[in-house]
Amino acid sequence: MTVLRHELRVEAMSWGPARALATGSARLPSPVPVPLSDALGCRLAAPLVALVAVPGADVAAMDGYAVAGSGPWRVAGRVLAGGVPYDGELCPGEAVEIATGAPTPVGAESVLPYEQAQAAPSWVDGAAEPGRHIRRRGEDIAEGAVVLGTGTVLTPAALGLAAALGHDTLVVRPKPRVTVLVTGDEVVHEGLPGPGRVRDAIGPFLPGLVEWAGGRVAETVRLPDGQRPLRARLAGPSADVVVVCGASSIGPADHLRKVLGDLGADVIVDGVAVRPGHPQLLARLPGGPLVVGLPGNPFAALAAAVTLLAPVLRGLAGMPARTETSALAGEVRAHPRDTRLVPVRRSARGAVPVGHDRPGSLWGVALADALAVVPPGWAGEQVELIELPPGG
Ligand SMILES: Nc1nc2c(c(=O)[nH]1)N[C@H]1C(S)=C(S)[C@@H](COP(=O)(O)OP(=O)(O)OC[C@H]3O[C@@H](n4cnc5c(N)ncnc54)[C@H](O)[C@@H]3O)O[C@H]1N2
Ligand code: MOO
Repeated sequence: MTVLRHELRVEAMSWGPARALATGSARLPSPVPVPLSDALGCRLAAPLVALVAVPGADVAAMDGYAVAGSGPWRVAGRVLAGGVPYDGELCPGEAVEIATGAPTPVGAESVLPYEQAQAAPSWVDGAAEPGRHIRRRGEDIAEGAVVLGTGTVLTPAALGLAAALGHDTLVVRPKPRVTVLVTGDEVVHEGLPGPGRVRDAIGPFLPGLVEWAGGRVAETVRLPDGQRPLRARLAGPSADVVVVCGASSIGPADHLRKVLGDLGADVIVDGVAVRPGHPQLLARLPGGPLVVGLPGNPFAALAAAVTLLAPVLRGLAGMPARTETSALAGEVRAHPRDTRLVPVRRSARGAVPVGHDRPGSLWGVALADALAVVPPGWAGEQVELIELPPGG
């Protein structure tokens, strides 16, 4: 009889140290200039400085008449936003019809809105208030002002602000790019899974989770089981991080460790003492990209993504870790050796376990808004909460 020898599993690393190693393995990429259209969600790598003043000139804040001195005023011309500015100085007793945003003529003391004006064809009168309805150059933002500091996350509003201040590109920490490899001959990607088949439930959740952790999925590739396709993919040109879904355990179709060994990868974490999700892995390929191996069971994959992938991406994106603690309001049994990640919903009385938390099912995490981190031997103390990525 042939006795089959199975690879000996190394002792899984504790959850906290594994996450610390994941964070530490991230090498902050050099800042790069990117067009505004690609900068949403990135972090500024240099302060955002006003290249121009806002407003850029003294401009009308209302549609009406720019006036000098007291009324009635002779209407000497008309200025529209984007049109030709008034040529010359406004003398006392003169007015220029003006549109909101148009530069006020030299000598203008206020703008009389249409609503307060009694106008004849070439004369206008009304109760103008000195200084009113003119926005002075630099009144909102002075040229050269630092408006956002290094590290600010670029929101839609920040991009609009940058554009208003004259920027076409911004120097940012680029979002780490992620390639997702979904392995498994039994995995199908649309429709109803037939006998012996299972729908890919990991590929669909990774883009949102990666975005939440500061990265961007550049491509998702489906790979058949087998060492060769996996090796070819990992040996080729690569994103900053490659996520391999499935193939992380020690079964006959679980080739990740062997392939990483063949490629001379440096294995940083091999197995984490966490339930679910213990067969997970972090390695660095010789060229520098990191590989994160996620288990095939979908909730285990999500737990592993939160454990190793998220800290790696946050580290690469220069994003600080978020921490939150809470009481647990509900029945939870600690594992004797492993950290448990328990789907919960936060409430006024603490985090309430939602159940449905088997490794093969995402039902519990889909009901939850956070994962409670229950350490081995836990005896009812406050626990760390990891907020799950929100929708939208
Ligand atoms: N002898 C041992 N066997 C297993 C161990 C172990 O320690 N010793 N660990 C178990 C645990 S825990 C997990 S989790 C799985 C991890 O296995 P793999 O990462 O190698 O993944 P597969 O074997 O390919 O698949 C496991 C399971 O998940 C389904 N699957 C795979 N990919 C997907 C996907 N994209 N979407 C949905 N479901 C997927 C697959 O059909 C299997 O049912 O290993 C255990 N075994
Ligand atoms: O990672 Mo497995 O059960 O812990 O699904």
